[in-house]
Amino acid sequence: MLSVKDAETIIFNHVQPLNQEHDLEVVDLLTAFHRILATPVISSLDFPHWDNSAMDGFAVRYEDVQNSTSENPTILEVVEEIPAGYQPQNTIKPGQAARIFTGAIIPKGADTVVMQEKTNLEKNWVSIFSAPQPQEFVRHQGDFYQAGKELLPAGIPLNAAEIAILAAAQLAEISVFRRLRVAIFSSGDELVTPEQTLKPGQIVDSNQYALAALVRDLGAEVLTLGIIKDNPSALTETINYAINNSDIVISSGGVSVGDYDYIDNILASLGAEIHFRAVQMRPGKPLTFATFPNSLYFGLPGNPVSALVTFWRFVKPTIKKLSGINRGWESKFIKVKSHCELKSNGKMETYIWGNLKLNNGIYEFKQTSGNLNSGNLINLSQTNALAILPVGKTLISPGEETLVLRIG
Ligand SMILES: Nc1nc2c(c(=O)[nH]1)N[C@H]1C(S)=C(S)[C@@H](COP(=O)(O)OP(=O)(O)OC[C@H]3O[C@@H](n4cnc5c(N)ncnc54)[C@H](O)[C@@H]3O)O[C@H]1N2
Ligand code: MOO
Ligand SMILES: [Mg+2]
Repeated sequence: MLSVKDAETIIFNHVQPLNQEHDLEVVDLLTAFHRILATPVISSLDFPHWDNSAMDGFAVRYEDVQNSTSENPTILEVVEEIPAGYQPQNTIKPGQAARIFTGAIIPKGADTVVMQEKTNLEKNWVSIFSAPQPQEFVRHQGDFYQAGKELLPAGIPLNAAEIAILAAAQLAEISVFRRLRVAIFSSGDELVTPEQTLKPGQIVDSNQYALAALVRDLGAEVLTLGIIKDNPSALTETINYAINNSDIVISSGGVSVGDYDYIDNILASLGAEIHFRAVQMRPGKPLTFATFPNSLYFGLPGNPVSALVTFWRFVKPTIKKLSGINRGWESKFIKVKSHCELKSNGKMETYIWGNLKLNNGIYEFKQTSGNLNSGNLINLSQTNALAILPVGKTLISPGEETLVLRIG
């Protein structure tokens, strides 16, 4: 059976990220949060824009004050006051200083700032009680960034820091990648909506809501197509619509070997390239991945935990890569200590849901309580990680290290 690693490689090789020319949208600074920058940003401004003071104090000539001590202070004439936001009017000559405030432009002639705690001002004469370092408390023009260089690269998510940088560079209109469109539907005659009365044998379609939440959390637009009966023509119609109206289609259910598991045959009849139909993992073995010319198709297994585990393991990084993020879209696994015994039959790569908890500053993984069954949605609540036992590993003992994938 196909290993998880090989399945992942096949999927990621088929992900063609959004295009820098065709998939753009312009947004403003207040709507840019969590969008993906589509083109590199270059500013025509230096940062800082001019030499400015890092302290409230006095702008001086270093030469004048280099020998100052509390016993033998240097006394300078204050010829100007420069609040932040004002242009200095004078050049500081030997024996002179300017009163200056944090962020204000350093006047010509001055090269150093003495913080006001080291001074005493009387009328327009300031006494300097200690020698500063040359150029102390001066933030020089271009120290942080020089105009014309790349300020932000394409393909990064815009978080608070990047939005602040764009604002500071006066870039109020930002080219970001359009949001991905992800179609989701559930398949099964037994499924009803949360509003419908349950008849014997029926079960509520919970997958659609969980998957919609996860997709939305990744910044994509969700197109929910509802519950589709185990009926080949209804499924064909829905899948045909979905592949023509979205970048990614996610279905759950109907991908195993049962008589009513139609998804794979329908994908084939619609001309999909089916890359695999099963992966050596538990939960999540009956996972179908297929491609159409303009969309990717994930046929997730119907069991609620299987649907979510396969989403976290494969669909989440796919959405990130496709949406234009060019670094760090891959799943990140971390090594932590296991707090308890973790067991597997050793035949499948096994995903165990539970919690990462801090114990004296060190993360430990604890398996959730209750039955680890892929149909048991209940004990997934408030879990935040999946421990992974590779094929061949049947036991991880308490205190032993395990790899985990964060899910929350
Ligand atoms: N003979 C075999 N039978 C099964 C195998 C196998 O290898 N050989 N694999 C099992 C595994 S593992 C899984 S996982 C399931 C996957 O089945 P399907 O993807 O075909 O899903 P369904 O048969 O439609 O449903 C399975 C299960 O999940 C419930 N379900 C389905 N959709 C939803 C939904 N939207 N929300 C909540 N629950 C849902 C459904 O009622 C079933 O209980 O196949 C095993 N069988
Ligand atoms: O693998 Mo199924 O996905 O365990 O229940
Ligand atoms: Mg089935």
